[in-house]
Amino acid sequence: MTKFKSDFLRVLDERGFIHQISDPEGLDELAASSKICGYVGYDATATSIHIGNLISVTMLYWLQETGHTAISLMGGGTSMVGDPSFRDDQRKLLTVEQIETNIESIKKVYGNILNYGGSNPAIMVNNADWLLKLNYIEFLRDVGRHFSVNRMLSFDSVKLRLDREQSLSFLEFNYMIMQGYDFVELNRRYGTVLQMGGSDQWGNIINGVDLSHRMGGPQLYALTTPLLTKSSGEKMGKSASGAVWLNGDLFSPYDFWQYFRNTEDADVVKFLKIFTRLPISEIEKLGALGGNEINEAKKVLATEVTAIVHGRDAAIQAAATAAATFEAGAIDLSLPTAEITHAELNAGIGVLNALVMAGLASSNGEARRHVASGAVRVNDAVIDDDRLTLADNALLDEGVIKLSVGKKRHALIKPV
Ligand SMILES: Nc1ncnc2c1ncn2[C@@H]1O[C@H](COP(=O)(O)OP(=O)(O)OP(=O)(O)O)[C@@H](O)[C@H]1O
Ligand SMILES: N[C@@H](Cc1ccc(O)cc1)C(=O)O
Repeated sequence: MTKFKSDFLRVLDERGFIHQISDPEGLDELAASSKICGYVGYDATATSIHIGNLISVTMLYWLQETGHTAISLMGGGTSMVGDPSFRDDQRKLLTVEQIETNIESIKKVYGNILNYGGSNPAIMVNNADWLLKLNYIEFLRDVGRHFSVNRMLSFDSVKLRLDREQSLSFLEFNYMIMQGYDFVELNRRYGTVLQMGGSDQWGNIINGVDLSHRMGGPQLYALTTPLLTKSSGEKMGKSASGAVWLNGDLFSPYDFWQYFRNTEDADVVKFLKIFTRLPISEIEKLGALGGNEINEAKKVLATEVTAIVHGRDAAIQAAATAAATFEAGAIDLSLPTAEITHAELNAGIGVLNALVMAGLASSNGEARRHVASGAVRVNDAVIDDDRLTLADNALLDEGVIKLSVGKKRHALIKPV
């Protein structure tokens, strides 16, 4: 039984999204009695968001689904500064062009998860629209005077850097003022009263809540989600070969499906609640599956999340590819494929190089370690010689060479 009256907080609570809320009763009352507007901001630090960020996009989904207004904010302005929260070094400064390119690319995925049309449309904004126009002296006098440096220095998000006596530039120190100002500005423009984010965003969000008070504005609310880790302790969102991106050109729908299919047993229910939209009663049934049957729950998890991010067709295709690969042992031509020229293959290509090209290792060193550990197979045969050269005599009838690392990671090399 949850303690909340509003559908929105009840859903978030029963699905395990809530870490901290600034005034739970106040927010619950408001969301139970009126339509509220909430936002989450995303900086343009890469060309895609990853599954760590998907958690907060999913909170926006539930906000919209329970009848409220959801805003996704692209940090075109804040990305010019770089969030120092809980980082022990300064972020690389991005150029305006990089930020614009990243935002164009990042934006694509939100439309698959939130509905920007219909009768209760989600809204997409870019804080470059107001932050880049600010006049320095005017901003310092209107907004800067409400910030206490003493208090800013007390936030955990920057304390780490200060305690270690590592430099925190004045540029970075301004970040929490920018994010605080965004919240107040979104309140003015859209009546936004709620900002959500990962628990590392608490300080930045609370700055906005305080700023609104000090400027005589309305009561605003902060809600953060736990930073999800896998039961192994690894931060959710990273995989052995890097981040698990949501854009299909960086991380294929098949790899995405596989990532969730490989969920550790202890995480299955938690991830079903956070990442899928299945009713809790169904999730409980899946969670009760024991022994080998837990694998069925993992497949449901993988297919449901892939369907949300990449569409149902891509999810079904990924599940079918996996079934053909693991369950029937046949070659499935929709496995991730690296193309090379016939001339390159005729000349012979080293197996380490082939593993890197196929995305099964991030470097020759890593590929060599996979071979040494006996994990690498070429056309399903284990190989132990890392100097092996593959040429056209390795081609299967299907016109491809199949490479595998361990039982679950496969790719094809195809001459074109
Ligand atoms: N595992 C996670 N669980 C919950 N929220 C997350 C997770 N990873 C990232 N987020 C949220 O997404 C926000 C933006 O992600 P950001 O790109 O800064 O994360 P990151 O992957 O930790 O990147 P970096 O390593 O550059 O700090 C984070 O501030 C956090 O609120
Ligand atoms: N600081 C957030 C992004 C963000 C940017 C602007 C905001 O108004 C809100 C959030 C992050 O790093 O993830």
